[in-house]
Amino acid sequence: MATDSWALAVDEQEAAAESLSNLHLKEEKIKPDANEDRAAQSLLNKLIRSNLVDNTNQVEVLQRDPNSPLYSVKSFEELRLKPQLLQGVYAMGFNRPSKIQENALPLMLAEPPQNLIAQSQSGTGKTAAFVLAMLSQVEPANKYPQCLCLSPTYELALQTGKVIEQMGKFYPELKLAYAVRGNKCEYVNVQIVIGTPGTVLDWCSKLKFIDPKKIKVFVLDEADVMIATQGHQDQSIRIQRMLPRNCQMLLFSATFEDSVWKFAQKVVPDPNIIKLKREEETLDTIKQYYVLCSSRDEKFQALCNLYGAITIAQAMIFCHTRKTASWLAAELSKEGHQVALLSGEMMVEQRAAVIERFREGKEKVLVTTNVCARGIDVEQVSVVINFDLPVDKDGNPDNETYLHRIGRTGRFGKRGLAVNMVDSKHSMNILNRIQEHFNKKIERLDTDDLDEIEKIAN
Ligand SMILES: Nc1ncnc2c1ncn2[C@@H]1O[C@H](COP(=O)(O)OP(=O)(O)OP(=O)(O)O)[C@@H](O)[C@H]1O
Repeated sequence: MATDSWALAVDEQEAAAESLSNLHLKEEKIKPDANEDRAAQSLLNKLIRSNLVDNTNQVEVLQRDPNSPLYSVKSFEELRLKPQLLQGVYAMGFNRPSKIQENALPLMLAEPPQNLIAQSQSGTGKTAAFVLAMLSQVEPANKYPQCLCLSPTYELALQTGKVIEQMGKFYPELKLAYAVRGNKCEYVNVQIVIGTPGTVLDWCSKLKFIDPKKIKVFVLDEADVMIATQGHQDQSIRIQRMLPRNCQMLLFSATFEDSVWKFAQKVVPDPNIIKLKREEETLDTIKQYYVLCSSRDEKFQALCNLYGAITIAQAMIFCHTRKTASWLAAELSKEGHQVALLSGEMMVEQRAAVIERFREGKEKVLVTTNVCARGIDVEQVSVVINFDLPVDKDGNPDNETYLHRIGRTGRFGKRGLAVNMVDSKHSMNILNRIQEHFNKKIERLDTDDLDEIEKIAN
């Protein structure tokens, strides 16, 4: 499953961060006149701005198609969210819940609180689902940590923190702290802590910033990689053991390998389960292709041929090693292309800055490694290129990483394109095994045929 480089990247890279001050969530008044029409309009504006849909109907159509992961029968009102949260949801431009939100929220908000292990496709709103669960349980008047959320990487912790910040902005007293290495926690009067497992463990045990006995909700985002990566698993379990028996446990991911699933069911008491069938794991909105080459240089040439088409919006290019990523970014720059590079050896604050620039569209192409394969949500990404196919440390296909990588595009109903570079019999074999695993045909693309590329990109 996870490759070595991933395992290294996720934890060691917490190091040397500059202090992030605890975040005071902005005080804003609830506007009583907010209504569903405004919510619908704000969603529409957001989607049109970011080219997520071509017209007013597309997302609505998806949200009413029972086969779509965005389908819902209920409205957010029917999910009985607190008024402040309803305001937060609408302020974010959401008007209807997705399938995972509609199914998971009633379980998570039940009394007494229930545990949940949940799987849903990439980009279908899992983050919003568990953030709403945390915000529903938190008591802002109590000035101590009550919810704990673990993320596998620094970037993801920051991104999830931003969602908590936006969705919780109608709770004036709510504060959030980031437990990421280098961040000196000066306040213990925050209600929610989000961080990476090593630092959260330190805050709970050595530093005692968090009293684990007072935690009501414990979330593991990207739960499968947390369980499958030894260091993370040890730390997460040590944290879990300090929590009270009645603490609610919520595990979320787009992928769960069988062994990981079994392990999760063993460590989570009486869990509710939301699981996808294998054939439901891939999103039909992401079209998958492969390009046949005979060497790394040919792959580079094919990439250059594709460049015009892929930069219509934004693209992420995945390499197996940091070395290849640096080489590729340098070669693309020599060709006059403006690209960003993000890999595990960079300091965490540099990584955060690179992601932020990419999110703002300052660079259209991000060359990276598996460090960015999971969770990162940049709406404009319309193309993912696997310059190297994802393999585990034994050289076998890493199906989970494949799914997470291509899931950086096609988010929340948007169409996406994934292109896989194949340069040997071995990599063709890997690609075939990935096709078989997901029972999904990956079509061949001829990068010399500019007409075809343009047709696909459009
Ligand atoms: N109900 C909703 N209505 C509209 N947009 C939504 C809704 N829920 C989530 N989104 C948006 O969809 C995008 C993807 O959501 P999110 O990042 O939560 O997906 P995810 O399932 O956690 O993805 P991943 O598996 O990659 O971590 C985000 O930009 C989010 O703001």
